Amino acid sequence: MIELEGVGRSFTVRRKAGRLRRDTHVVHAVRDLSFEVTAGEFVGYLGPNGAGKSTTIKMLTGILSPTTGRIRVAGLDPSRRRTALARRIGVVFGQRTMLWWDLPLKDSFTLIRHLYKVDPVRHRNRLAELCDVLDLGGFLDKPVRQLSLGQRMRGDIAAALLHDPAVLVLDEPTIGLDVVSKAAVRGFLRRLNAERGTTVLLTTHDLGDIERLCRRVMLIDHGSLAFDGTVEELRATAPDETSIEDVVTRLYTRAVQS
Ligand SMILES: Nc1ncnc2c1ncn2[C@@H]1O[C@H](COP(=O)(O)OP(=O)(O)OP(=O)(O)O)[C@@H](O)[C@H]1O
Repeated sequence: MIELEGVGRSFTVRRKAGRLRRDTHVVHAVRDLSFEVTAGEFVGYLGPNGAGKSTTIKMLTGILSPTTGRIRVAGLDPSRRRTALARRIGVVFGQRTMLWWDLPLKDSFTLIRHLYKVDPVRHRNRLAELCDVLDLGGFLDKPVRQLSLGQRMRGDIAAALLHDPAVLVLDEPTIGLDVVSKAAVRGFLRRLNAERGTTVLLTTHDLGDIERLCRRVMLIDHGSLAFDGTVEELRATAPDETSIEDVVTRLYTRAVQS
């Protein structure tokens, strides 16, 4: 479902090098990254700040094109087939909303139906299902700006899934949520993957998300893959550590030192 082969992405940045002088400097955000995610997998994508996670996600969704290498998502080249890919992929950015701020939540859903040209009956059924499992009924008529973070996040997740995508990419979907809201979002994602077979790639700094949801974990650091395996294999990298936080801290520290 997701394939990356030797993918790199660099940015040329101009910076001040004196009172008038500027020099250019190349940042290698992602370098020689290769991995595959097969249909139905639930994969955690971890890495310290600045490791290259968001850059990877932007390339997977076609927002950025890679400088080198080849990417396929649902069989499509994301940067060249962005419109076709939009029908197969759902994306949630925890720190941003794709909903219309001043409109009632339900109006955002109607706009999304038109954007994706979803058949009205299919849309109605899917929306009813999502409202039920994500418990959206109580605030469908509220403008998005009046929603709490937990309500807004559930709205964003529903919006990403209204067109029933085969792949869901989530960038920190539980950031800032209280324990009850986190549990609701996690429970929903687990069922989505188990019951509908939706492939999920989850970026998070919350290791509770990883432990509770992901069978496989990839860890990126300095733009390269530093670990790819199961959660058990991740724990086995530091068997004397008791918590997953300590295991991951060790891996991050090792990656920084190497
Ligand atoms: N548009 C850009 N121009 C220049 N440098 C960039 C740009 N986007 C990202 N970078 C750099 O690329 C590197 C990777 O950034 P990226 O946002 O992918 O990291 P991240 O793993 O998502 O970090 P975080 O966990 O803090 O969100 C960083 O050094 C960042 O400063």
